[in-house]
Amino acid sequence: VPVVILIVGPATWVEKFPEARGTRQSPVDIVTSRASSGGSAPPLVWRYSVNHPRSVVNPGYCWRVDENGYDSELRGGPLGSDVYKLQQWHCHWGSVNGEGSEHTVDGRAFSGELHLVHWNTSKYNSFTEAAGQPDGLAVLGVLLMVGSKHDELDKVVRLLPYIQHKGDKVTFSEPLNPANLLPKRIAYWTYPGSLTTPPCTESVTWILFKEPVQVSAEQVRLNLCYYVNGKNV
Ligand SMILES: NS(=O)(=O)c1ccc(-n2ccn(-c3ccc(F)cc3F)c2=O)cc1
Ligand SMILES: [Zn+2]
Repeated sequence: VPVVILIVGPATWVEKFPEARGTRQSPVDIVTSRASSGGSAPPLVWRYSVNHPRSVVNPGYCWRVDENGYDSELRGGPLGSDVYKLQQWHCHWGSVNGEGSEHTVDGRAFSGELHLVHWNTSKYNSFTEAAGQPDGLAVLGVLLMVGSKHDELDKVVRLLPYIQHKGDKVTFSEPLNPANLLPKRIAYWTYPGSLTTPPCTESVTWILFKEPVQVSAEQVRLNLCYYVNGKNV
């Protein structure tokens, strides 16, 4: 019986998204021995709005929190003199524990990875415009490992039962500070890369924190569970 192999993963993305064939595609494996030291880069600085309504959406993979245009700022580090604004943040989980992150460090994967997606408001007028420019986006990446429960993240995880299907959305106004999603030590690796999923546009300055953040096994299970139901893996 002829075996039909249906390839739906990254290997087919190049057909519809030519950017995926590019020279600065993400994610990558961070080979720590080959990373150069930060030299005299200025400190990375961020400020986020806490008390505004946010929406949690099931985009068909994992979940995404939209910042709904409220003010925020990310500047410094590798971002030159431009100021970036938080547009949305979302997560990537694996189908089994211990292999959900997109980036790997010396070949090691983590249980999940949080992405805070910012766009360059100094040079562009909208997220859509910035998303197509080489210096348009900056994404803070946070590696997630199983450990103690993450209280800030739990404000989203506890809403997942209400967005079990693609397209579902729930709005909440509980105060939440995205800065609390970041690790205590803010050492990071940075490199010019791309969106890790279609349209794979090469418009992202990646800033991946070295220190993983802990989430509980139950929080991973909940994500996997709704990730499976929501994305219908
Ligand atoms: N995982 S990640 O690299 O952080 C990542 C991967 C893909 C996206 N993404 C997918 C579609 N878009 C998008 C949505 C609206 C738009 F106007 C332009 C876009 F590129 C987007 O930003 C956003 C972030
Ligand atoms: Zn992402």
